Order: sequence, then C-alpha cells, then structure tokens
Amino acid sequence: MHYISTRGAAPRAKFCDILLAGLAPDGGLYLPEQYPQISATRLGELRAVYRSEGYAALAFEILSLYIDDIPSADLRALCEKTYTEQVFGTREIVPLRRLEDGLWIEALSNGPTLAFKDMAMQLLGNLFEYELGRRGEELNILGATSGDTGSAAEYAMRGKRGIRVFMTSPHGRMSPFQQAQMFSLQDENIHNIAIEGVFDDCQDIVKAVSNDHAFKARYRIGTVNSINWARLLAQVVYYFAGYFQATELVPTLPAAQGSLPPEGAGSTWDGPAANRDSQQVSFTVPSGNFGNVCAGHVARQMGLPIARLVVATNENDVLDEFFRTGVYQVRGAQHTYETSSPSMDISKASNFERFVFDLTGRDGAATRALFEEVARGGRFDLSADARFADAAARFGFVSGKSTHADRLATIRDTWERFGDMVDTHTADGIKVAREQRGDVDVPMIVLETALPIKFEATIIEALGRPPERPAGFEGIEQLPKRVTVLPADVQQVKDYIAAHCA
Ligand SMILES: N[C@@H](CCOP(=O)(O)O)C(=O)O
Repeated sequence: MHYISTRGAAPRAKFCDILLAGLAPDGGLYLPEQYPQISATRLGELRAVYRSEGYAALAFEILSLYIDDIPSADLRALCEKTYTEQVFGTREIVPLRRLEDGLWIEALSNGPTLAFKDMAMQLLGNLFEYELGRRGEELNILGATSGDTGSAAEYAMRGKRGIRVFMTSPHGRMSPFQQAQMFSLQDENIHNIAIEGVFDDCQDIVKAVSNDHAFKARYRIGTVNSINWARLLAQVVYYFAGYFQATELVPTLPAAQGSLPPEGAGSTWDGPAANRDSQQVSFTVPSGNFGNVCAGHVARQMGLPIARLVVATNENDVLDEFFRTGVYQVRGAQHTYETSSPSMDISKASNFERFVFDLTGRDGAATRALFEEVARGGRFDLSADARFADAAARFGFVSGKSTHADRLATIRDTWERFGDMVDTHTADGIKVAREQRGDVDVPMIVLETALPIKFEATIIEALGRPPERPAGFEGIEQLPKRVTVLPADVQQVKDYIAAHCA
C-alpha cells in the first residue's frame, strides 16, 4: 500500500514513513492510494473475528489492509498490547449502549484520559516507539489541541524512549479539568505551550513548522493530530465494531437500498463494495477538526454499510454551513466562539481537505486550488457545482448544529429520562442525531466524545449536581501546573522547540 497527498505533488510513500512525517511535503494530507474494499463475505468474517477474538484482533485485520511495512506478527503484537481490557475498561473496548429506540451511544471514552482520542493515541504511542526503535531515531512531536488530543497524546507518549511532545493549546480556553490533565504532568519529555489565540492559531503553527522542511528535518518534527493518517486509520476500527454491535443487537434491519453499482459500471464503479445485500447503520459524529467523521468516511468507502454520516457541530458551525449550502467559509479568531463544548471550538477543520480530495474525484490540483482560495480569501463556494450534491447523495454526509441551550436541554433530558449522563459534545451529537436520523429503521449510533467530568461546570449548570469523578482524578485541578505561555508566533514556538531539544 502506498500513500498519496491531497495536494497531488508529493512522492508516493509507505505507511511507516508517513507515520513519522505527519503532513505531506507539498502541504497536503496523506491518504491511501485506494481504499481497500471489504466484501459482504469479508464483513461477515470480520464480525466473527470481533465476536470471538475481540477488538485487538479486529484492529489487526483492518490495519493490515493499510500497513505492509510492519511484519504481521509485530503489528498483531502492537494491537494486542494497545487494546486491552485493563486500559479501556471492557472486553468490547467500545461497548454500545441503547439510549432509545434505534438510537445508540458508542462508548469511546474509557481510556486513560476519558476521551475518544485515547482510542487512536494509545496505538500511535506504541507505533512510534516501535518504528523509532527499529530505525534508531528520535521524534519531537508538535501538536495542537482544543482540549482532548493534548492529554491523550501526552499520556500515550509519557515515558516513551526517543519521543518529546510539544503541545500547543489555546490559552485559557480549555475546561479546568482538561487544562489540569495536561499541565499537571511533570514528565521531562512533555512540554505544554499555551498560545495566546484560538485552536486554529495552534493548528496553523503546527502546519507552518511542518512546512519549514529544513526545521522539520533538523529537529525531527512529527505530529499526533489527525493530520497524521495513522490517527484516522486507528479510528476506522471502531466504526466496524459499532456496526457489528448494532446489527447484532437489532437482528432485523432493512437491506441497503439503491446502493448497488450502476449497471455496466463493472470494476470502475468506486462506490462502497459491501453495500450489496447488507444491513445499514448511520453514525452521528460530534465534529471539530473533521478527523473522527473522516474516519467514518473511510470506513464507508471501504464498504461498511453506513447510510448517513451526520456531522454535528457546536456554535462554530463552518462544517454545518458547508454541508447545508456548499459554501466553505472559515472564520477568524474573533468569530471562533468559546463554547461549553470547547473541544469543537474550531473554524478551520484540517481533515476536511481529505474529504474534499475525494469529493473532487481525488484531483490533487483541484484540491490545492480550493485550499489556496481559502488561504487567500477565507472561502470557497461549491453551491453551484454538481459535485456538492455528491456530498450527501454519494458520500452520505448530512449535518446539524447545537447551541449551549440545546446542550443543556439534551444533558438534562438524557439524564432524567434514561439515567445516562453525557458530556457536552456527545449531547451535541444526540441533539443533531435526532434531527437527522432519516429512515427510522436504520439504527443511529452517536459516537461518544468524552466523559462528563471533563466539563463539570456545564454539567452542574444542566443538572445541579456534579458528574462522577473516576478514580485517579481526585483533585487534579489543584496540582502544580507546568506550562509556558507564548504569543501566536511561529518563530517563538520554533525557538522554544530548539531550546528544549538541545
Ligand atoms: N478536538 C481536538 C482538536 C484536535 O483534533 P485532532 O483530531 O486533529 O487531534 C482536541 O480536542 O484537541
């Protein structure tokens, strides 16, 4: 398997190279040359693997389709080391729970930092350690977080030989719990940099540093954000696990409608292969940087019978605006709102570029032109472009938005009616899932973002009581903090990295 860049101007590369490289050298994001196709028969086999051997074995099967430069036995061992009941709390690793008829929540937040980011980050930590050990190299990870990626990355990289983490975050904009999870770490290889700006400033800095090829090579810069393909790949696995659980718990589901290849299309048809004679499920994904839902897009392209991929945003609704209107209009810092679902306070979703690449028929030049337009004027408009209609019709995307008032109402309702306490982002997902369910016979799975304790103040505002605090997190907000505040300035971040790599 080779990987290509969304901007079409980078040499093809193998998995382990792009794992360490992060961003492609032409400024684009890596994607596999083709999405491996899962037939209905193979889907049945994968179901049996998950049922009888568990999540780690399923992860190995999916990852093997994309990784051919790690020996199979080693890859299997890495999956087994990562996805254990001890780390993720249950045998299923991502158990599904029923909220109401046809509406399910997939639990993804039982890892070490209580957010779905652990699902991929724990694997990434092990992959980095393995590959760096094999090469005898070191890596300095530069990341950007709006709340959950940072702690997940830092916990995953703690104590890993040859790895330093430089994590930028928007100064004062994460919840107190999120800040404490990161800033209380005293490990020498962990560096927290609070940037005077919004998340988009942090992500711009990461991209600017990565695009300085001399600096990147000299300081061996890598990334753990979802611009790194390995993050997305690890996330693809839980779409399959969610699908298997939902279709087992609901035995009679309608077969996919209207998704067979057009007559005569033969092998050139590039729609999902296993949509033949299969049960369908939809997913709603609380979305900020578009990485999580982009993993769902990849799963769907592989043939997982997904009817709808519902993008749920908060008040920072750039993505919702695009899927409703075809206009992609990024916002400046002044119009990037600080909300009670802070991990989604993002106005420039970097992974959106991966979807646009597929939407343009994998045309690197067209993708580059569109994102150059964004860099110049802050927007592009596909409303009159026939390809925009494909976003829903061919790729299954629809969207919706949730506000602070919606969030409070959903948290309250979910607690009062079902005794289920959800975090603010998952509440956004539930609200939008109900609006965008489509065919009620198709189960809708909402992907859980985090545990409610990470957003205690909003839970108290909604319910008048605090959420449960998992063991090990007592009083973390009071621990001493280790963080450096810097302006949103690329050079100052580079200087900081250089000084701490000596
Ligand atoms: N929501 C994220 C922002 C970074 O997203 P990523 O998926 O690209 O790592 C966060 O919580 O930090």
